[in-house]
Amino acid sequence: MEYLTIAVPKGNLLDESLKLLEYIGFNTNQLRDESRKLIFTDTKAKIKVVVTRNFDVPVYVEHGACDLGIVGKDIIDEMRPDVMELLDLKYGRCFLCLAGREKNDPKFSNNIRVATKYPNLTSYFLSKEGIRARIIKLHGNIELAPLLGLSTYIVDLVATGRTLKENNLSIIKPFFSSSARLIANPFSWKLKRESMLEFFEKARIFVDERSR
Ligand SMILES: Nc1ncnc2c1ncn2[C@@H]1O[C@H](COP(=O)(O)OP(=O)(O)OP(=O)(O)O)[C@@H](O)[C@H]1O
Ligand SMILES: O=P(O)(O)OC[C@H]1O[C@H](OP(=O)(O)OP(=O)(O)O)[C@H](O)[C@@H]1O
Repeated sequence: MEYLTIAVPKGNLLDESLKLLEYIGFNTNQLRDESRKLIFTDTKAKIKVVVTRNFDVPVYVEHGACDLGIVGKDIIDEMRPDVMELLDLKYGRCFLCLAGREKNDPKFSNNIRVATKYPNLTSYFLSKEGIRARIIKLHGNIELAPLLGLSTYIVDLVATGRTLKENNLSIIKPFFSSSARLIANPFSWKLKRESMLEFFEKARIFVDERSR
């Protein structure tokens, strides 16, 4: 059988993704070292693992540089890549929320600015709510923006709520619920049918066993 290449994101989804890969038969020891390597190969499992930035995962999969990827639903809906969404992996659960310092209703404020990593989902949400705002795109630590007066509100991910709380911010409205998804390149799905199905089936059992 041919090799499968899977893009796995650094950060919040990495630990659980390594558990999934281990279950599928990939030896993750090489990934757990302090190595600077970017591609990890298991010749027995016939799997190559590429560790990338979260937002880059769909890019590698859409272009066929990777057959499979693991990425948050938030990123799929923000980027709308041309990939197949195969499976909800049920970890990396969080919500996209409108949050801020003030408890005022943003609908009744003028000239508000909303900082976010998710301009498309934010713009869709704000227009549905009838809120007129300027969106400011940032790449990380979104919670800083209202603290420094860069924006009035933010749209960011919330899991435990700890980051908001420690920065004196509160949720105004949660509007999108996310978890990690297994995605595939549509051509790889057809061309590497046998190994793709085997990977998918093992991943499905991994999810089922953990949700019991
Ligand atoms: N606190 C959290 N708890 C659980 N899942 C989370 C949490 N924060 C984010 N996620 C999920 O994990 C994904 C990766 O988030 P993470 O914060 O690790 O990466 P990032 O910093 O946004 O990515 P990049 O490195 O590309 O900027 C998110 O897209 C989301 O689906
Ligand atoms: O509700 P909590 O449990 O506090 O989690 C929410 C935080 O987690 C994510 O950031 P992360 O810590 O991954 O860093 P980032 O801002 O660099 O993405 C997210 O962007 C929030 O800041």
